[in-house]
Amino acid sequence: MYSTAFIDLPALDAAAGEVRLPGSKSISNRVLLLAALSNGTTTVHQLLASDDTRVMLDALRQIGCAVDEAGSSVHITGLGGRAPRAPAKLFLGNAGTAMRPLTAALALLGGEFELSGVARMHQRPIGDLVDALRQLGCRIDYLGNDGYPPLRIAHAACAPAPDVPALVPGVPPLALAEPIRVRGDVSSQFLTALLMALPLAAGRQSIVIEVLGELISKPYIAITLELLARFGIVVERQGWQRFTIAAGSRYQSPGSIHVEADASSASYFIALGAIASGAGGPNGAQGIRIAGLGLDSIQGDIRFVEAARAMGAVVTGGPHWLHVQRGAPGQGWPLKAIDIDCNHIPDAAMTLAVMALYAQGSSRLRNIASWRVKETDRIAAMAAGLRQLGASVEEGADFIRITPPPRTEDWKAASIDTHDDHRVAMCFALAAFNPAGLPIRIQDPKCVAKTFPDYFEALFSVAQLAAERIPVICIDGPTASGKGTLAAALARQLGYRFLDSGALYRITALVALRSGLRIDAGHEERIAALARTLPVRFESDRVLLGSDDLTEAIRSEEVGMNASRVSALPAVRAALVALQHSFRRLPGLVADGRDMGTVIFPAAALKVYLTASLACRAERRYKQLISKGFSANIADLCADLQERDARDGTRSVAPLKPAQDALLLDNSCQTMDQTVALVLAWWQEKQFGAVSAPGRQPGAVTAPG
Ligand SMILES: O=C(O)C1=C[C@@H](OP(=O)(O)O)[C@@H](O)[C@H](O)C1
Ligand SMILES: C=C(OP(=O)(O)O)C(=O)O
Repeated sequence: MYSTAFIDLPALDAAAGEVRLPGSKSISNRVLLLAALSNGTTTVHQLLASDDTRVMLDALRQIGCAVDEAGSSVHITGLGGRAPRAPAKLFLGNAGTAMRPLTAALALLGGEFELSGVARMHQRPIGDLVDALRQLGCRIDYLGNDGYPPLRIAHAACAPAPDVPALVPGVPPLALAEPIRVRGDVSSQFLTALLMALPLAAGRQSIVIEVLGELISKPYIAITLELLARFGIVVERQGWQRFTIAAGSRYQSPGSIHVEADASSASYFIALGAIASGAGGPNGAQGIRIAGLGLDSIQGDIRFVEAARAMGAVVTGGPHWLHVQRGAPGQGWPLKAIDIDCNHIPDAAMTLAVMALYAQGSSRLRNIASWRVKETDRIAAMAAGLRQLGASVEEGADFIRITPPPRTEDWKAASIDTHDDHRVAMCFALAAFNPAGLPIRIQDPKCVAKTFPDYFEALFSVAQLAAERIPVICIDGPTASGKGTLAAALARQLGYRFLDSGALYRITALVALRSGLRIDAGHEERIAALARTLPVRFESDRVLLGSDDLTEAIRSEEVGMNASRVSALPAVRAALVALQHSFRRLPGLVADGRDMGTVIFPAAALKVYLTASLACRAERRYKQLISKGFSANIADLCADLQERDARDGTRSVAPLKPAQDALLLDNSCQTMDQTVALVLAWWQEKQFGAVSAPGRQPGAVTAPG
């Protein structure tokens, strides 16, 4: 997962290959709750691992269910008629599928509970559900604003299960004789919550639920009914207005259950297939293949496929797969504008709003009032982001109309505010396929953790961009200038890959010495052969060669001196070129070394030549060595540095010198934080222009000589 403050997506060209999507959020959280209410153990396969399921699992543990996580399977041992452990304070993040159903289930199970979430959850309505539960006789109090979480459930009005006779003394029995009325026009989750919880009270009598107002998001009720059936609960449905839970209902675990891939998450990849040219993927495959989800899915968002087809996508599918390709020019590409009632696909419809950027004409998405009360006001958030990209947008209480930028030059590079809404982040990433070749910044990318923590990794695994267009920032400079620290900090803050090219020379030197090869011209070819096959990885702060962690071993002064010798051997340098190029992958690379900007990535978008006075560098190196437990002395270090500068600067191949177009940065008088901030500002300016870039620090830069 990208936990950076933002992620910059370079303009992307094409996409092809297969993605395996995480499990459905809606199915996962329903199955977890139903398993918790059942007898015995249910094994849930391919459970979604994300923020929304994490809060549900934690809550179930707190109320006394045994939860055993084993890889992608989870074993839940349900309460099966036992009272839940209480009192308990449950934190449910921003998961509507946890907050609403748990409120109903706990209100009926009995005990004292406090249910809260993130600030936005406390602005998401729950009043209609609480009203319905109060009608039944449940006692629920609002702890903040009326109609919204946080709330307190005081006690149950009925026995926890049909065969447990004890009623809470002094508490009236549930009022089950009359139909239970619940509004259905704000969120379908209120009805889902009642449908999943009321079988607890349907031991001796059937229970009728009546929906007031037009029910929205109906396909989610269909998921609820389907999963209730798998847990042995039969509900008779009359239209979308009246639901009868049969008397004698009892949750029966199916033993094990598989969770389909998430159809809402699939919408981003269906859209990707529809808008990206599908240049050959692995083995020449065309288009995007989505594994784990088929056209027969029980999730309503599978009907996003119909909307994508109407816009021009070519979608085929089987029981557990989908395949999407861009339509032929003039037929499916550019996309066709669409005017569609999206009430049945409220989540996936956000993806249509971004697809509309690639359509000819204006698209209108209607009947989406619920967008206003989800993770953020989604109509406002989508309108703002689309406008930033250059689209014209009209918005109303329950619709959005999008007209794409009229000409390629009307697109704008934008920094999208995601408002802690996973879907805003995920769908705006698709704007990276803009015809203007502009980068897109997605702020706070970790918000995707709500339902799809590795979304960006999945996107990069199929997105394609010619290697020479993948952004590279080169940080070159002499030993102990701080370039390694700077480059690593930049890579961390940008979420870019990191190449410590010096480490490649150090590793080569170490491996050569360990193989008994002296480092001199006589052994050049043999050392080069070794260098060609190094399985090097940089992970977090570690330098790995295969499974060997060489982080510490390569930092000794002795290895450093030998690395300098090895790097003077032309055949070794040539052998390491392809390896260095292989680090250039999405979303970008920060390369640290001595010839990154001059030789390895001569067309890099930003080159920084970092230096500092000899005294500064000697002192930094001294502190670095001492802190790692090596002995050192400043005078010797000064002499070593001078010797190494001379050798690096005068070697015949790729001598250390600034590239013609490098920005020179002397950081003798700067802290590392200042240096990092300055280079980040330069990078922002390169990508998004000077207007939004933080100010330069005067005097820190000199033009390359
Ligand atoms: O029941 C569910 O799993 C869901 C129902 C929908 O909410 P609304 O019914 O509030 O539209 C949907 O937006 C949400 O992501 C999941
Ligand atoms: C509306 C959403 O979530 P929730 O389940 O919290 O309602 C969503 O995932 O788009």
